[in-house]
Amino acid sequence: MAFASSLTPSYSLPNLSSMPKNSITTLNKIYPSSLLHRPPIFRVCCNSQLQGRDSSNFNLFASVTSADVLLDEAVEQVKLPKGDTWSIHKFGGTCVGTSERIQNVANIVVKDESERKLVVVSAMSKVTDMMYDLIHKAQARDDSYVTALDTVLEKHKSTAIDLLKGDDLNKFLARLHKDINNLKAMLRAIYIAGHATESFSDFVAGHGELWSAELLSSVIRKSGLKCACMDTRDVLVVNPTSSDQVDPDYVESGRRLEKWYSQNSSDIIVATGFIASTPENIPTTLKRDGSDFSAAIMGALFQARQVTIWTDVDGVYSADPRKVSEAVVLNKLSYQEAWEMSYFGANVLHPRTIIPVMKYDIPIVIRNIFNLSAPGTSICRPADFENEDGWEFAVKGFATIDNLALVNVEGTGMAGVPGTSSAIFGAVKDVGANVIMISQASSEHSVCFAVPEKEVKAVAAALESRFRQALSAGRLSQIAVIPNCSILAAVGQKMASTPGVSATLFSALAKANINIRAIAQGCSEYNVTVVVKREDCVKALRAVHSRFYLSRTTIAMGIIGPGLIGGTLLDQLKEQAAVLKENSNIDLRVLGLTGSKTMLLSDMGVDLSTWRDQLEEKGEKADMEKFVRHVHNNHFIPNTVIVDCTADSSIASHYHDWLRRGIHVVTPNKKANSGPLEQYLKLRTLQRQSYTHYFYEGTVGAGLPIISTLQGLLETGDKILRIEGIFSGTLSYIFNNFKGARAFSEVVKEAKDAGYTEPDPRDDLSGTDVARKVIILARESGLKLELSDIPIQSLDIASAEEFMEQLHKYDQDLAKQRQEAEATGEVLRYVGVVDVVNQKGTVELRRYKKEHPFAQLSGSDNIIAFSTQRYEKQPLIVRGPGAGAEVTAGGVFSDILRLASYLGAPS
Ligand SMILES: NC(=O)C1=CN([C@@H]2O[C@H](COP(=O)(O)OP(=O)(O)OC[C@H]3O[C@@H](n4cnc5c(N)ncnc54)[C@H](OP(=O)(O)O)[C@@H]3O)[C@@H](O)[C@H]2O)C=CC1
Ligand SMILES: N[C@@H](CC=O)C(=O)O
Ligand code: NA
Repeated sequence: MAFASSLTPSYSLPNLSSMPKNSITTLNKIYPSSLLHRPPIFRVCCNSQLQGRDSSNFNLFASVTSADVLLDEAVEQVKLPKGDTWSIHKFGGTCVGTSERIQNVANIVVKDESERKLVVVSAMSKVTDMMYDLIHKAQARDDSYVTALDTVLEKHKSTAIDLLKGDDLNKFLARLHKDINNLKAMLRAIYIAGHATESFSDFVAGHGELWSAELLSSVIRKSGLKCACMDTRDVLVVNPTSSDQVDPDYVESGRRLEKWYSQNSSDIIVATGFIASTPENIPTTLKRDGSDFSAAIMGALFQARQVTIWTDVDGVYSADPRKVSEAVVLNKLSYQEAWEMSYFGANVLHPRTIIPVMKYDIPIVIRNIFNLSAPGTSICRPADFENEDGWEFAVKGFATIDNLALVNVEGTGMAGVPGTSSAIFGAVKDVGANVIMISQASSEHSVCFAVPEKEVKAVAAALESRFRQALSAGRLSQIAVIPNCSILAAVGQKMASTPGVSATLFSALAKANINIRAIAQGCSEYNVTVVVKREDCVKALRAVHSRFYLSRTTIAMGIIGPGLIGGTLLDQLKEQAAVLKENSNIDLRVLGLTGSKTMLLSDMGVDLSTWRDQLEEKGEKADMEKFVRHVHNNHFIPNTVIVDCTADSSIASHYHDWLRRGIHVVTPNKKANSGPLEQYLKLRTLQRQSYTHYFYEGTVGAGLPIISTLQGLLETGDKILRIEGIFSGTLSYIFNNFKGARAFSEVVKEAKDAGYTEPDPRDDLSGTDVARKVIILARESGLKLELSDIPIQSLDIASAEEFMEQLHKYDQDLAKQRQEAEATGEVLRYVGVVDVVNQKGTVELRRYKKEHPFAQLSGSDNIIAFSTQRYEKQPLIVRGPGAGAEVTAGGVFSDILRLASYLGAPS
């Protein structure tokens, strides 16, 4: 099995034997026991999970595992009111960016009903950058640092004036002025020296947190509550390990916290985020995402009930909402899932932030300060949501990484040769490239891996040079580079134990016609990774996201022919769209509609209440290729259907190409299925071989279930003997109403006005329309007939209009035929027959006794009798209106919903 990992050898894996005695027990607390059954594999898992684009994570992780023991010790030693009583909040810079926002934060803290609260606060937004800018200016001997410092002073002064009064205000301003004077002196020293050490910079920068913490605690005190303000440099002790990493000294921090608390005991504490001290009491910071880390460390030391990280988004999304408009906020995530999502660039916490709280199963809740009604995302231990079953809970989110290239090293000489992988990845390491994913089939004939596109040239060159001899000896057949790739990853802790997740994932991709270049499943099994073409990536993301019910089953629709049937369909869609979305998770979006002259395109979906006006006012020149491209290549919607509501053969000739491109086709147009046999067979063969659907119920009997009934009989093994019936709504209407003194031409006009006729009514009256239906059913039953095999009467009239004008010419002849029939107690009926036994089809005007079922019809009724092996003595009969706008559009609509259910909509 392939595995998702980058074994970039520059990482030193922690040595098991040198770890403290109780490390494995400790690891057990961090990782699910299932992972620890095989500790050596677990080590690879850590690597695959944590490194990659952010390769520093692994080292961080390795160091924290040993620090972990010390955290236990610290927690044990610290004598504080602990446990469920404490609730930790962290507010980032934007949360305290203005005086109103600081007041809002104070209100949130006051409203929290926890017995004890510790609030970690960042500097007001932009202040940390302003502070570092002061240092850069001073270092560069740029005098403007003086005015820049004044801006910092003014910002805090005006905020304080807005928020505080009297003694509180005076106290804060006195401190602010004192700090600013000190900073002035320090910056002057930096200006003279032309240099600032890191600790000097950190000391200057940390003032932002000190002021915001002072401000917030004063505002909280205004409401009459006791609130202490903690300068975390007095408490948090860390050892900087690299330019963006620190290791907390938990034991020393615990000791100092205990001492601080004994002198400042309070049920509400506002603490500075981001800043800390070294063991030598030199000011430092917690580096990237430092305030989150401060909150997590405090959460662990206080053994808090919960750590809430306040931010400006509703929580962790199931996919990047900029790419998937239907992405949803996840309710719960396990720590590991949060980790995976953050690796793939989701806006989740940095892994190190999670470690201290995860150790004690303390939930982290991510909430939006600007939307208090949103419950946020809770990152917690998996046991807290273990009862949620089903694969839709197994996958939590999807993420993508772009700008990758695949490298495929292939050759028969690789199988069973130890050291091949080592040689390959050794060469990759030598050029400093970062391997993001590896996949090797167990036949060992090829290894394929993904690297950033910008590194692939060097990687290929290094491999060619390293394997020159093997290539020339033919032991390796190729080192191939596949550029323009992207990774799509599905993340979820329960994927490992839920059968069918991969199948669902892959079938969603297949249905969206997306080709998978490589697959990897991490042995952590928290993610399944596939490599796809870059241009397919967003479409793939949307397809899988939609498939896992994280968004609705969404279908992009292109409607060709907004005439009688197409227009009625659009109106029916308008009426039903909201109900379908709400009740069945089906989201139908008409991205385009086109007639023969004009078309209307929309990115998000045409407003169906005004489509007629829009087509008239905003319609552009019809262009079929552009239309199809727009509807299909929108990248927003995973499925596309084209609904052909014309009667045009040239439109029907596109179906093959559309199906080939993964576009589903639904139509009431009879031209494709009754056109040239060869083209028909090609189309149906493609349909059977692909995952793309072609539905055409409307072609016979309009909305009546004729095609589906026949297919049902055939698929269940019944043998069709004969299909006989009245297939023309128009002719049925005419003969049902051609009575008494009425003229034939008058009744035909009525049928046309009622919307029963074809766009060209000659097709109906000549019997061609019936012949087409006979051909469609005959072919469906396995007969290889051409339309020309069915003799019909041809009419020698130039245009449909002319035909309608000259209809009265037929009055006399038809009146005579009718009278002859009536004289013998019979009626005239136009019938079609599929004689499967004798392999032929016929259409003709026949006489039936008045008692015959075919003589009992009314309106535009069709009646179709299936004689089969199972229904031999009494045929299976389907009867009902077989033409008309509403019933036909309804039949087409029902095919669209059948497609939606094939695509995964709930039944
Ligand atoms: N009426 C009924 O009861 C039933 C009808 N059907 C079938 O439904 C289909 C539609 O019938 P109906 O709605 O009555 O016909 P209409 O004549 O009312 O509508 C046809 C539509 O197709 C458009 N069209 C024609 N040629 C093209 C082309 N080359 N490219 C783009 N658009 C084109 C026309 O646009 P424009 O006006 O711009 O040319 C018009 O909007 C037919 O195939 C018919 O057999 C099936 C069962 C029952
Ligand atoms: N014109 C047709 C419409 C349905 O296919 C008919 O009259 O039956
Ligand atoms: Na039908």
